[in-house]
Amino acid sequence: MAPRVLVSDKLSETAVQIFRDRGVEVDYLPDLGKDKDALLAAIPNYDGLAIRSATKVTPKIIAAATKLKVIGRAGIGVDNVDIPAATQRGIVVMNTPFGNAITTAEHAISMMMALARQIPEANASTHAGKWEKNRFMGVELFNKTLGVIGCGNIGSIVADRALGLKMKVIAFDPFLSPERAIEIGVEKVELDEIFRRSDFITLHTPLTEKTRNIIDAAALAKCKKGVRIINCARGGLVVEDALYDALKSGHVAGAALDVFEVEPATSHKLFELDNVVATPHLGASTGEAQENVALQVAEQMADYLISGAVSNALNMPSISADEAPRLRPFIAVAEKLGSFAGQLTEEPVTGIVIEYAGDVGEMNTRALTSAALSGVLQPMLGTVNMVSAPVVARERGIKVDEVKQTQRGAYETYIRLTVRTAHLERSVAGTVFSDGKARVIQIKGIDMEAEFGPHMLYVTNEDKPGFIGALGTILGNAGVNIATFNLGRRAQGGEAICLVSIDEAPPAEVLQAVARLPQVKQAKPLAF
Ligand SMILES: NC(=O)C1=CN([C@@H]2O[C@H](COP(=O)(O)OP(=O)(O)OC[C@H]3O[C@@H](n4cnc5c(N)ncnc54)[C@H](O)[C@@H]3O)[C@@H](O)[C@H]2O)C=CC1
Ligand SMILES: O=C(O)CCC(=O)C(=O)O
Repeated sequence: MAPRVLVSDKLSETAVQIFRDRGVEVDYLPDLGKDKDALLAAIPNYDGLAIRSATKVTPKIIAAATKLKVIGRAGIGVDNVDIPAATQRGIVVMNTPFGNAITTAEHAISMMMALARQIPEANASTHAGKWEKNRFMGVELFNKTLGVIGCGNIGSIVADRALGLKMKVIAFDPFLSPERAIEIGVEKVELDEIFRRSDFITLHTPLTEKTRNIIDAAALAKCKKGVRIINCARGGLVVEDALYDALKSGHVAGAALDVFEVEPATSHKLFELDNVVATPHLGASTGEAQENVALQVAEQMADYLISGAVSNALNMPSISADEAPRLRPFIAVAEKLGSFAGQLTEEPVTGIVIEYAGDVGEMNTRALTSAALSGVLQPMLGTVNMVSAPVVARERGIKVDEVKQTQRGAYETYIRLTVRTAHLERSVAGTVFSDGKARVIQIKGIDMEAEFGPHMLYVTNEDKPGFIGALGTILGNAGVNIATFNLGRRAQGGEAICLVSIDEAPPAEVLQAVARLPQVKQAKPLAF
């Protein structure tokens, strides 16, 4: 029986045609995604779901999607899809990186210009028959400083266009290497400098736990009086109440918003203000971008449904059916080791070395390396996947080396991942045990044997008496249950590492209390 796909958001008809040409049955119901109950009732009938941003793929929808094999997002951001829930149900989630990047960057530039010259207000006034020549006094962009927060695909295109307008462009992006910054022509700065120096600030990051509320009241207070803010990335990056207050007080001269904390944003106090330009999430809305993403999503979904080939999946490696069973647990180790190192790294990564010892070196190490890179980049980039990770790493000037060697030491086969930054080098090794589970076997050259847990606490400390008891007491007093507890040390009384698997994410006060213990050098939460 032919696979059946539901297109539940407005998508170019190109997608429908491609599905049909490839032998996939397709129902094009572009308004269905907005009606949660109708979607819930329909979803059990489909093998594939093609969406844009209006359809919210919640755990409830996923639970009802008993046949669903693939969700295809015709666009970049996948924050409208519950990826962990989809993964748990074995549903592949794909996106189409790059296809709408130019269009979205052009929208951000349009919004900046509209803001600088109050074009929407002036247009409305002129249409109303007024001729308010003295009411609308603009600002030039020439020689002004544009602060770009998030300098990936879209941010770097925005920077390029702004440089063409003879603006000075400064960028904050922890993953932007100095070499890439020079190549793009931007000055790489810290976030506070963006706030302090920018005349215009434009956001181009995904919405992650690190970027949520990145522009809040404190950030706005650091900005120059008269700053203008443009957000064509995601609602939730800017705290809307704080922005409203700063616009009212005149500290912020204007804001141009394509995205909102709650969408559709049909009524909002920000809409009361003349100095707010708003569009209804139109960043990707050009014929060109929509053709690109529709074509790509339909090809990718049809490939998967017909032949099992996977590309641009956010939650699954690209591997053939034959090698899958043996490779999958090592893919999981590689990704977890990468994620371990990525979560601990707070400055630009310059190099990654992945060492394959023993049998694992005979496997599809390209897929394993992609998984490891995706693990390192995920904590920062959110939407990076195994397919895009090598390209993203290359674009960011990260040197990637694969080393294969015969087995040495106590384990038959293992993977060691080393991440280098300008100031430090951190390595972590792991393997798969006969139970199929991934284990960490070494951190920074210190041996240990720990399972990965969903929530972990990583502590570096001095090997001195009293530490374990004090740590246990802090966790116990806070009601945080310990699942597993692992220790390793370089030498008696020397550098030590403690890796604790706990049943929930550690509250901030617990982390602070652990960090204050006299033996502790560093305490970080990890999530897998
Ligand atoms: N308005 C619209 O219609 C559209 C909005 N978007 C949004 O734009 C976002 C960016 O898209 P791309 O440029 O393609 O993604 P990208 O992954 O190429 O770039 C995102 C950049 O943000 C950086 N970043 C991550 N965490 C950061 C942090 N804490 N501070 C500063 N920078 C950080 C990353 O290092 C990366 O370079 C998407 O995630 C999506 O949410 C994308 C397309 C259309
Ligand atoms: O599909 C759309 O119109 C929105 C695009 C978007 O936000 C994205 O690609 O992340």
